[in-house]
Amino acid sequence: MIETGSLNLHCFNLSQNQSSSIRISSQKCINHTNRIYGLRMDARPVSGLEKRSLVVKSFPGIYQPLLVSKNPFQRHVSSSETALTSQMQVAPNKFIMGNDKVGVLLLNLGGPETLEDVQPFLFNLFADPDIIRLPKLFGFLQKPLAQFISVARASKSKEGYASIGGGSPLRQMTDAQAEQLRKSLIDKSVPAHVYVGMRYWHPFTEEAIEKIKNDGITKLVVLPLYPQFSISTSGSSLRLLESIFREDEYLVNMQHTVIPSWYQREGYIKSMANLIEVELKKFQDPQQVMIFFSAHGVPLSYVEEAGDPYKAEMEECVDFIMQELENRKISNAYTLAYQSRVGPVEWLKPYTDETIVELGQKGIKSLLAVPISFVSEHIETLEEIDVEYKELAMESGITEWGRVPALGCEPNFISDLADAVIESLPYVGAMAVSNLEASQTLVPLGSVEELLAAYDSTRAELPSPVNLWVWGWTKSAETWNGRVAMLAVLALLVVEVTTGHGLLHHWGILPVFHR
Ligand SMILES: C=CC1=C(C)c2cc3[nH]c(cc4nc(cc5[nH]c(cc1n2)c(C)c5CCC(=O)O)C(CCC(=O)O)=C4C)c(C)c3C=C
Ligand SMILES: [Fe+2]
Repeated sequence: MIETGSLNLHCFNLSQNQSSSIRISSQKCINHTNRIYGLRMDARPVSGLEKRSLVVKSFPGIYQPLLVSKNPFQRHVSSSETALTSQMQVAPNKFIMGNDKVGVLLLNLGGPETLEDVQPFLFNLFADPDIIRLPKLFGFLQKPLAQFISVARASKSKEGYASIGGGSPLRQMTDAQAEQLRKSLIDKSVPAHVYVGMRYWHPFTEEAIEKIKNDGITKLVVLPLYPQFSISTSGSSLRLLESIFREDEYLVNMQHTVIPSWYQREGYIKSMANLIEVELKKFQDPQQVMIFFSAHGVPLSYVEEAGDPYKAEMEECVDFIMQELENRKISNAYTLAYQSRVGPVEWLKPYTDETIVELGQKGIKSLLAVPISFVSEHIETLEEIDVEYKELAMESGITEWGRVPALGCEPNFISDLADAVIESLPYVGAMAVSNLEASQTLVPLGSVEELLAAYDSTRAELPSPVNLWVWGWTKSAETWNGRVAMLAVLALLVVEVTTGHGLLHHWGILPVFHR
């Protein structure tokens, strides 16, 4: 059941010394136990803040950290929130008791470290139902399909990884971020253990969880390293985490909180603006450079059918960064496009490659590419942007090309992540009471499933984002080949399941049943 309502609020924008009215509309989400589990509020300006929207998310427990996150657009907070915020600023570790052991779990994608890792890494990725979502009835096909697609794609992916030195830099970079975050937390008087849990490669989330248990962590802050939330990234990692928590007595009793997205934090926005400012200065005529935000895409159906907030968060993030640059008197032209699509389905548009060509045709001469959906260098910055898109830009008439580096361990950024962790501490375990009331919820402390349900309630069936067959010459041929391949895999499976013999049993994908 969803209840909606709206109210007008008077707001003060500190960065522009300007006040204005905003209309807040809210959606109260009540689950089958009649327990309020989420209050989603979208605030739109009534006057004053042109082109601006302020999204305020207010959910009990896991969502509450966002209430106190620093927005470029400050808002008046209720007296209880004000009290909480100021308490935290004065004495952040007031929320850590004597025998508490604080842990921070950084969630990330993971990447192959060697060329041998590429196919099994791809298998893990495609075996994820949040990447390829099969109809429930065909769930048993997930692993055989993942095997099939990963083998088919491995050689192309290997070429990419070979060209960036034989593997992904993600593990190294994420480990370095974890270490810097640990140090920054110590500097802010919050000693904490920081763990890295990857979704598709080592160190797997399960490995991080084992360490968390061995270290006896009592309070855990879960921080996905994706600034914007997508069902396919943070959502997938959180869903996995929830399934691990559900089955483990230690974890069920460990207080925790999740920061689902943090693209709106002032520290992150300012760090991105700093990087852009530095790179712009390297151009001959900085004012003439078009700032080209390039985000990793998702299939359109994620946004339109499953309600993924990714696109909205991305657009708002770009707006915040541009606003920050305008405050610094930098008013370059800018655009946002989406890269890295795979397979025959439609992804978020405009596509980065097509946009580059169009900009060239329009006579744009200088482009500064800004990777925006990820905070580490990875194959899609080092190969796709630096090599493929640069080449395309040059062929399209663009003469000057630059690229903003990923944030990595940039000190202001790391310091802001540490602040995000500290600001979330008062909410660690905040769901305890309400969750105990709703004993049927899957995770007693925190409520990841409910977070996902708020975006992706029906877990809508989505078309596969990838080719199921690799012999296509045209898009429609690929689609048909895909369908034929699907049927072939099905037939293979039927034979295997009925006879108990075949390749999938041989690979260990299907269990051998002894009669
Ligand atoms: C916010 C970032 C990302 C989103 C959203 C995302 C969605 C998404 N990705 C695929 C398929 C592939 N992704 C691959 C690599 C990869 N993806 C991201 C980030 C997002 N993905 C990163 C950072 C990386 C690189 C990791 C590294 O090793 O450096 C790959 C493998 C590489 C390749 O073969 O091209 C695939 C495949 C889908 C289908 C999807 C949304 C449904
Ligand atoms: Fe991806």
